[in-house]
Amino acid sequence: MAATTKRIELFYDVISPYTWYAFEVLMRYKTHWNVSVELKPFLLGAIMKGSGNTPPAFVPNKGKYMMKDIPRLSRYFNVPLKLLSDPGKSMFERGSLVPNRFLTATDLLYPDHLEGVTRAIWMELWNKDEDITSAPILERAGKAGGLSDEQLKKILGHMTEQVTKDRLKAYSNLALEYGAFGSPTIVAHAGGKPMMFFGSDRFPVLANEIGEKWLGPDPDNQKSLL
Ligand SMILES: N[C@@H](CCC(=O)N[C@@H](CS)C(=O)NCC(=O)O)C(=O)O
Repeated sequence: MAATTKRIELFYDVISPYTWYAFEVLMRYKTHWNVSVELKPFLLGAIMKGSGNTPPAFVPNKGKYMMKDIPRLSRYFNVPLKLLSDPGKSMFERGSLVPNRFLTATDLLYPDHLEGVTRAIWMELWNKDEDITSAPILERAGKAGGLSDEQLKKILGHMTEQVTKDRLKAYSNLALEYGAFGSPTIVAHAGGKPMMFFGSDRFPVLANEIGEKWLGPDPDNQKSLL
C-alpha cells in the first residue's frame, strides 16, 4: 500500500511574533518529517473579526506576560526575534495588509521565493524594528529573499490586483473554515480528517498525531531542548 502523503498548511500573518517561531520550526522539520509544508499568508485582522476574537495584548496582563514570554521563546526556538519599540504603532496602526499583499503577490508570481521573502520580512519587523508597510523596506526584504529587481517590480505592481486581494481573502476564509481564531493556524493532513492546531507551542502534540518524532524546536542544533 502506498504511504500516505502528509502535508501541513501554515496559515500565517507576519505581524504575529509567535508565528515566526512556528514558521522556522516547520521549515526545519521539512527535512525531518515525511511532510510537505504549504505556506499560506492570511490576514490576522480578518481572522479576529471572523471568529469574534480580540488580540491577546488587549488584556493588559496578557500584554505584560507576552513581553516576557516572547524573548524567552526567542532563546528557546533559536530565532532572532526582538521586541518592538512601539508595538501599538507597528501592529495596530500600520497593520499587516500591505506586507500580506506583498507576500501573496510573491506567492502568486514567484512561489519558490515565498519562504525566503517571508523570513526577510520577519527580520525587518521583528528583528530590525522597521516599517514593513513601506515600499523601500519591502524591496529590501524582497532582495534579501532572492528576488531580482525585475521580479520585485512585477510583485509591487501585482499587490493591488484583484487576484491578489481575492487570494488573501480566500486563505483567510479557508482558515476560518478550519476553525482559526489566531495566528499561527496550522492544519495537518495525515490521512484522516484535517487537524487544526493553534500556536507555536503545539508541535509535540502535532507530531504525535501525525506519527512523526518531535526532536525539539531546532532539530539540527545539538543544544536543542526537547
Ligand atoms: N500560545 C500560542 C500563542 C500565539 C498567539 O498568542 N498568537 C496571537 C497572535 S501573535 C493570536 O492570534 N492570539 C489569539 C488568541 O490568543 O486567542 C503560542 O505560543 O504560539
